[in-house]
Amino acid sequence: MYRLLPTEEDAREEDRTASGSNFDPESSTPRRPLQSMAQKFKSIAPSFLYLGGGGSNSSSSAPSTSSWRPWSTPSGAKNNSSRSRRRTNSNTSGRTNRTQQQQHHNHGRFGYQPPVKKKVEYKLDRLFLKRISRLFEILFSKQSKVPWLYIGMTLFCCLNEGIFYFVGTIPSRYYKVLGDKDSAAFFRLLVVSLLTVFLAGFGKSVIFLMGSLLSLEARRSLTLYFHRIYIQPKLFYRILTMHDEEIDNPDQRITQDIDKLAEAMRKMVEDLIISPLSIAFYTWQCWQMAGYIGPLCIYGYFIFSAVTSRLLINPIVDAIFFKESAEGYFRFLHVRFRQFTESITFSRGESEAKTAADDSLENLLCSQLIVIYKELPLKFLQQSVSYFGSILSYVIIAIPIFLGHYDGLPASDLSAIISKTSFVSMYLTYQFSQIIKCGTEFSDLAGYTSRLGQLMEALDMLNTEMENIAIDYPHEESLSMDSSIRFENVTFSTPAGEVIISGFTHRFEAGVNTVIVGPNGSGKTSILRVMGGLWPVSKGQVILPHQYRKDVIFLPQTPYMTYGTLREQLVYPHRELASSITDADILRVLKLVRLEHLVETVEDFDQVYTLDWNKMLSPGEQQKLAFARLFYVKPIFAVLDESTCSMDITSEKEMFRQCRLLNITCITVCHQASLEKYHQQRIALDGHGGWSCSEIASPRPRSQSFGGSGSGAASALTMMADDVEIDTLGGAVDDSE
Ligand SMILES: Nc1ncnc2c1ncn2[C@@H]1O[C@H](COP(=O)(O)OP(=O)(O)OP(=O)(O)O)[C@@H](O)[C@H]1O
Repeated sequence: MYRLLPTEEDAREEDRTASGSNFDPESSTPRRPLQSMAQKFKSIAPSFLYLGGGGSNSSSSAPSTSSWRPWSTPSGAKNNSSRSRRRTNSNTSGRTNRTQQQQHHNHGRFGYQPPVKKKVEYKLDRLFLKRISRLFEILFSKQSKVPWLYIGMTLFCCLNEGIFYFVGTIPSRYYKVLGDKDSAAFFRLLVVSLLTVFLAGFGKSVIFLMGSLLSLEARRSLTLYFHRIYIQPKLFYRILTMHDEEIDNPDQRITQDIDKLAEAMRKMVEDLIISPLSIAFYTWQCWQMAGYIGPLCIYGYFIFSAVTSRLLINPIVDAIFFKESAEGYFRFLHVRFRQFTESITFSRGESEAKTAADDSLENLLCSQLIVIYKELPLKFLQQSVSYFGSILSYVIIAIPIFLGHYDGLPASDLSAIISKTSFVSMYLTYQFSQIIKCGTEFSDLAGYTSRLGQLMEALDMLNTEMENIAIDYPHEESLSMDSSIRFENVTFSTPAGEVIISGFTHRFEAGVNTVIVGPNGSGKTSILRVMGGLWPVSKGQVILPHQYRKDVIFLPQTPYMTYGTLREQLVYPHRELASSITDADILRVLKLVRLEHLVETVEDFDQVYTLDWNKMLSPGEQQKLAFARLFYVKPIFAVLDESTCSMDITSEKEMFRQCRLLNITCITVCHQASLEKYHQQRIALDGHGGWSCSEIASPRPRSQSFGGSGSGAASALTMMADDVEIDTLGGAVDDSE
């Protein structure tokens, strides 16, 4: 069976071991370690140190759980020549260490928690600049519409700023006309001001629209980029199976963090897009009206606020990073509940699930609380800056008034000047306070940038690593011209570097069905992983048929059910073939796997089935559907990893019979001895790195029929299938049963 994600399941398991004391032996319900929010608050202190302080305290003492080492270097091979020794190692020191780490991190809590992270601080530094400039490169690439929207928005903002200046000076005009008791001028001003206010409102909404489009476009560009570098053959598998501890929830980073980053960016752009222009203009205006003292006061105040807010932002970036991480785990947990709802219900695990979900929520709330606490001083600063700005504007105009610069002016003119100066200096302060206010958005942006940058770096690293693997241990390059799969002196290890099998040599011939057997964990599926190129080999060579993508098809125990129509389901993963598969083909393959009833269920082969196919089909039916895909493609080899384990015996027999009829050679991993009768060869793994190959005695000698490769063997198969062999097979089944 394919075994993925060694971490979170293990972490759960170890977590349970570590926090066994939280179980009340008398009751089936685990005791909640944190019963109430009040208790939770008491426990914030240690969590705060870990989460918020960038691990400055607790993380530094928590050793990293990272077990990643370049797969291409067979370090494990050097360290662990014997499989039994490997088991001892992993069962003692390795396991104890991880348990201690989990205990350390979870403070003895029960439930699902993010894995321990090594000490990393996320702040505004060179690395941040490198990461954000990489994101900007993507956003401002030729294919993206972001630059055009940005330019459009800048133009609109400039236009709107002109209108806004007029709106801002309207009060001073009213002071003047009202002071002069000029009714005609008053009505003219009324009409003009109403029109201007309407225009300013319209301009603001257009800017909002363009900002939203900019955010959508930024999300599109970044997500497409990440899809391109993330959903790649094998790399996708690698990052999800190998990097869970270092790169938590890559899915969340792509689906949510990019969106939030785009939104933070929109807010910042909206607020700051023409700030430099406005600041220059209002500085000049302020200078005109209040002399150099006005801009000097405002600039001094801004420098003070900017420096203080810079100091306050750094810890927030870190906290945001961990909050997003906790958010990802919380969501992931719920996704898993949905995925395993039936298993949970059968094993009456609702109470455990609830506790795990509650604890994960507590963890998330705790990290949110930390963000709130850390944002508090920044909020205080921002509010003070904006309130003080209004007072500062009067201080600025008071200076020239008290110095007598405006002595002798009529009262109406003086009121107009006070109003206009206060608007100008207030607006200048407002521009600066906007920059300070953007600090919160900026800290969000920096947090998301760290998460996305980290993912990009991990993907880069994996890419390089896989290129190295391809160079050092050619896999796909060694394509043979005949129809066989050859393992030549192959040694391979787990991603953790533990050797599973060394010096494995075997030739899987077309026409010779081979069964791979052995105890759990002996490496049966691993042979298939190596065959499929999911795992690299550390020594030797795997030689595949020339058109191996077409000629070798893998059927896992749990096939992937894509969303969509039945037609698409059958041609998966080749969506482009959906238009070429005819209704007759669909009916034919469905009949072969005894799934004709699906025709009535879906009504139409092109109707998108809204229910999840996983829910609609039983596990056995899902496996049959996978065989239907196989029978449509008719490859030379079908690599079956317990692919019939959920089927009834008759269906299982029928699947192997059809494979034989269609000249598909089966390489089968299984536990049931009953399946051996469909095969001619057995590879037995002993669970200690050893293996042996033997012929399977059949009721009638027929191995010579399958000995050759290519068309000779194929026609022999067809002949047998057409006459005696079906009966023979049936007889064999009956005999053995
Ligand atoms: N992603 C992984 N990371 C580290 N070790 C792994 C990983 N996947 C499998 N292993 C280890 O590799 C060994 C062989 O696993 P494999 O899945 O090939 O066993 P198997 O013989 O197919 O077992 P089963 O009969 O239970 O399906 C096991 O000890 C397993 O713990």
